[in-house]
Amino acid sequence: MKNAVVVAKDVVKTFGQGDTLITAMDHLSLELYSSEMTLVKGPSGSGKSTLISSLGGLQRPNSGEVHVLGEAIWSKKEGELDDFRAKHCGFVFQSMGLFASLTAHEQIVLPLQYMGSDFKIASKIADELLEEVGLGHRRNNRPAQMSGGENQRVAIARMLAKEPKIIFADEPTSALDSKNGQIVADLLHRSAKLHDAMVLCVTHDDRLTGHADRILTIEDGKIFSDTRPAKQ
Ligand SMILES: Nc1ncnc2c1ncn2[C@@H]1O[C@H](COP(=O)(O)OP(=O)(O)OP(=O)(O)O)[C@@H](O)[C@H]1O
Repeated sequence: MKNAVVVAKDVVKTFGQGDTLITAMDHLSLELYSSEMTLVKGPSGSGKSTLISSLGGLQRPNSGEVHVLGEAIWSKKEGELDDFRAKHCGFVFQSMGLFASLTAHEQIVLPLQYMGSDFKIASKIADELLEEVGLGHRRNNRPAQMSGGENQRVAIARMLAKEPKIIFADEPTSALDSKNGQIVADLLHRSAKLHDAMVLCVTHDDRLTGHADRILTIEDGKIFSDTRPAKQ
């Protein structure tokens, strides 16, 4: 078995206190591997989003350890954690905050330039990624000129541009129609396989099940089941 790229050990996250105490993650331990797309399922309020935010360095757990690419992320100082996340982690959320004034091409080029890329190289990467997500013909369109599904694909292309080895997605297809939902599911799966990424994806969407290497179900902040569906 390969080494795990994300390791959570005995992680606890609570909200509130006394009568209103909620245990969103209850001594949860987990190992996640590169080149795999793992789905997280479970009832509303079971702790799925909290899992992503604790493993992704967005929300500090009360106790336990989280190692990402061998580094104990919650032992880092805030600025270091921000840098680590920016360098290695990609996030896909339902609303992705594209800039209204930028074209699809610019949405990808500008962050790459900000991270130090030369314009010509950034522009070539942006064009290749827009092709990969099926939007080469939309490179000069702004968000208002595209559908929700197309904008979601631009956001995924932007996320993939920095070649993250760790990708967290929270309900990435829930607002999409069937065709766009399939495209996004396929893109996340391909990112795991082609770019050797670890993809952890929270979803209620059964369309994603066929793309999964592994399926976790969470109940009451604990892992209830952990299965690997047989490949067709
Ligand atoms: N910031 C917060 N403050 C207080 N309680 C919170 C907060 N965030 C989450 N919770 C609570 O923690 C529990 C787990 O929430 P979480 O969002 O992780 O669940 P989920 O499985 O992602 O739910 P859903 O499927 O509805 O998105 C819930 O009971 C929720 O109400």
